[in-house]
Amino acid sequence: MDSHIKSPPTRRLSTGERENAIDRTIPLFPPAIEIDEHNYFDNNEPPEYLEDMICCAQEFVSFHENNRVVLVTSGGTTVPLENQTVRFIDNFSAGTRGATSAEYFLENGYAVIFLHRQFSLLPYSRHYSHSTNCFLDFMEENDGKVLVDPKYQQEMLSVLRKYQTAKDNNLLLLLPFTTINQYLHTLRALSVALQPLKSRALFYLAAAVSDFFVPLHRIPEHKIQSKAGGNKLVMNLDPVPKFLNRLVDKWAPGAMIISFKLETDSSILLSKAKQALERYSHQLVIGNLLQTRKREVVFVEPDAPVLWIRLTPEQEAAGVDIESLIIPAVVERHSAWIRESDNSV
Ligand SMILES: CC(C)(COP(=O)(O)O)[C@@H](O)C(=O)NCCC(=O)N[C@@H](CSSC[C@H](N)C(=O)O)C(=O)O
Repeated sequence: MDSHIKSPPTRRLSTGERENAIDRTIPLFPPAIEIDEHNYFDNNEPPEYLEDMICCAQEFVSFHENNRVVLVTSGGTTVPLENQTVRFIDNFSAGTRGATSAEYFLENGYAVIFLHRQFSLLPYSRHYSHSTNCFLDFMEENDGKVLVDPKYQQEMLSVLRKYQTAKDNNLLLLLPFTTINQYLHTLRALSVALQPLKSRALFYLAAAVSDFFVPLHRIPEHKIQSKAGGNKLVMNLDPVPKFLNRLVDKWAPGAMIISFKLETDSSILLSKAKQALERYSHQLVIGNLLQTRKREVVFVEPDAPVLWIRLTPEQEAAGVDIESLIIPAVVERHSAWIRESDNSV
């Protein structure tokens, strides 16, 4: 057996077959009605760990009371179909955008609260994860010891030093979520914890957030049974409350808020991003297409022309992170936001 048989190149396995897609432009689906925040939070309990988690966040915020702190959300939220969850609806996100952005915020002097989908990519360790770029491929045995292959020393040393600097200076707080309910309760509680920072707080909402969910009072306790001979599973999902306008209007007064708009149809990306900005009146929507998200994004902001940020073919070939272009542009806007807020006091 040839031990050098290569595994096939990693490719995204979750691409659908275009010809099988249904056309959702046909109005077969009634528009979801919006349920309000109180109705949601009053009827869907917070995670039991929330208080402890918020204590850590409050300590982190007071430690950084004179710094800029960014809350980066990353990864996809799940919608459990059973309380003893066997099946769930997931939102696509590997966590690359959030984890990479967090590294560049740290390099730009921010303290980072990283609210992430549990087991999704993390800042720094994303370079050598268990699957892509497996860390074991960078090691070798020598005289009974495990060593880093000399070819990768410099690169790994650079990542290790940045990771240790962030840890040693208490600059990175990692907080996990899995379900949409955990995400919403944690986001609301963290927003309140960040209020003392006023304009120096920045929200960078890169998580892929569910739009529909099964409310607690309708979720079955145990695994849904499939009967011999087959039975349909008809799901009745409620819309997730439009939490973004609560964040802007109430939870995070004074903070700068950036959301991401994810589309797969390029013909609606700009209009949907502009619609989100008009609907929530926050400061910036970063639009991106699933297919090209690693090489281009578009900034949609009030009173300014749209701004495309793209990697050149050379940058793409050299493995440049598009976040190395996105984050400085975000920092520039956050600096202006802080100046305007200070001048308006
Ligand atoms: C998820 C990705 C594409 C990154 O991918 P990975 O690098 O693989 O992690 C991210 O860039 C992104 O667009 N994130 C935002 C995706 C998203 O769900 N955005 C929501 C807006 S925020 S959720 C807000 C809620 N729907 C509401 O209206 O209140 C949307 O497009 O609708």
